[in-house]
Amino acid sequence: MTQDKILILDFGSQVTQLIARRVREAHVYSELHPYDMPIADIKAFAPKGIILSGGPNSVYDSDYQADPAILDLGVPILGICYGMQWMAHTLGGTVSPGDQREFGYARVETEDSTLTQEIYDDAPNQLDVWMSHGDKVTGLPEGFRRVGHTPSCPIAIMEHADKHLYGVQFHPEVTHTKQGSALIHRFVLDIAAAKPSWTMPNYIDEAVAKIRQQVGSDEVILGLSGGVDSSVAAALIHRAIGNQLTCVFVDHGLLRYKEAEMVMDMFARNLGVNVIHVDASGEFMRKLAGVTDPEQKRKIIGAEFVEVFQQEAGKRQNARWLAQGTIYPDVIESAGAKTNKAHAIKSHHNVGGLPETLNLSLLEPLRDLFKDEVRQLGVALGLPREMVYRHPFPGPGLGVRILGEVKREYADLLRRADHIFIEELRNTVDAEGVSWYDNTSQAFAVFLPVKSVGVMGDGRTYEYVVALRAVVTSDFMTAHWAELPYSLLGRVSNRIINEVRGINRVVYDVSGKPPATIEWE
Ligand SMILES: Nc1ncnc2c1ncn2[C@@H]1O[C@H](COP(=O)(O)OP(=O)(O)OP(=O)(O)O)[C@@H](O)[C@H]1O
Ligand SMILES: O=c1[nH]c(=O)c2[nH+]cn([C@@H]3O[C@H](COP(=O)(O)O)[C@@H](O)[C@H]3O)c2[nH]1
Ligand SMILES: NC(=O)CC[C@H](N)C(=O)O
Ligand SMILES: [Mg+2]
Repeated sequence: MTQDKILILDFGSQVTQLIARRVREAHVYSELHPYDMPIADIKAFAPKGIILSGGPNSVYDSDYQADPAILDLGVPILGICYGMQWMAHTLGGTVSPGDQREFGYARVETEDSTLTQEIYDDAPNQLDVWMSHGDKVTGLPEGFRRVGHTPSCPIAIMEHADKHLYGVQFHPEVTHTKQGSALIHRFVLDIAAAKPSWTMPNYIDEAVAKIRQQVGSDEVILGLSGGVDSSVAAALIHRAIGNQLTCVFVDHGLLRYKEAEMVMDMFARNLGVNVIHVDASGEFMRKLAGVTDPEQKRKIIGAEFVEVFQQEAGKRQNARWLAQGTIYPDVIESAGAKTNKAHAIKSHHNVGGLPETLNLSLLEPLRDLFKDEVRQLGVALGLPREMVYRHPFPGPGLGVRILGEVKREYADLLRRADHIFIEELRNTVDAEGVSWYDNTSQAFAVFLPVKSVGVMGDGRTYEYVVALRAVVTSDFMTAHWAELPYSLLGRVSNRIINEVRGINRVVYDVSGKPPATIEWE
């Protein structure tokens, strides 16, 4: 790649990904690597600037040390929190444990500084920042100046303008730091002088060329779900290699209302992409019969997906590649998952874990992109906005939204209830053209296999319950339940009970994540 790049060295902060996003928002390409990336690799990467992340440790008793040689590369460096402390400590300054932790909002008074020039909002020499630290820099390394402080943090910003080394104790990458984005852009564009050439049209040209070169005249198979990631991957690969791409769309009987028609319409008929529609619902339903345990259900669905893929790939001799819609957060999270022993809450389905006998190499053209970039790419490739801005839909589909045993009858009821909910959310468009569908990150209905008593048309009913779930979240790791208007909930409830025979009660889920999760299984 010929563009200017920013390297982010990760010391283990919870918010390192946000640094990469802020840099990319300045249209500069950035990558995140572990703090101990070898210096030879750093030189080969040839960054225009380096940003050191925060981290949970204390520099004076931690193994989390980067190679000090990075400080002599002549490349501008911005250290954030632990990153600043590491720089100070390594260059002979002093870092001490504070008597109290500082967490949350703080106002930084700044002095004349190269870093903070031109980033103020209204009041000059004042920044509204978010802090999260216990240690602080109490003695500057040689050649550095203090250019910012708060009442409890004597050195909140330090700089060595000649060497282009900068440190901030606060977190400019989080949105709570009001001038944070501007500060990161100042560092990236002015100080590191990176050219802002990371744009979608440029990206498409490069990605297309790369795919053509990688694949040659081989055939590529891609699992198409109708979701955002696999759809955008399909459109991009199709742009690169046309008919050498074959998509496999698996109908497991647990898809949303008219999903299969929608996917075939869009990809096969409108975009001219080869799509094989495999109706495997019979097989999936048979395997799921009698199974009530959520983890077991997930495993059965995952294994069955692999089975279908294997059958389809086996039918084509020239198929040497399996394409996936893996995106950058997936890459970062699976790298993290290797090192931390977090509890497995749910086994997430994906097409990964395919058997070696399949003999396909992986093609993952979206693995450098964040979800919002994937969406921009989708629009730039000509996919309709309403498809690209859809809520995510899990691979196991309605299988994890029907509690306990999965039955066709339940899936049919749930599909219709879910469709009514989504339709009503989309119908609430305000003056700016924004609906409650846009204002929620994920919304769906859940089927509860319990019956309750109702009365309709003077008669007794004894039917199933549907729960509505709608959440607001930016990363799906934590989420708030959406405060949907009562009138909207009322309309949805009325329509479901009137239109879906077999359901006589609708409830709304008001649990956050944590302690609940977004899906019910
Ligand atoms: N019904 C399906 N048929 C074929 N492949 C599928 C199906 N469901 C899921 N997959 C595969 O599993 C992958 C992971 O699914 P995941 O839901 O994470 O991504 P997505 O569906 O592409 O996007 P989104 O996150 O917007 O739903 C998909 O990219 C796709 O390759
Ligand atoms: O592709 C997927 N395969 C899965 O097996 C799976 N399980 C959960 N999800 C999605 O992940 C996000 C977080 O969900 P939870 O809070 O329920 O864990 C939500 O967006 C869920 O829809 C999945 N996506
Ligand atoms: N957020 C951080 O980088 C914290 C750095 C260090 N662990 C401290 O408490 O000061
Ligand atoms: Mg999906």
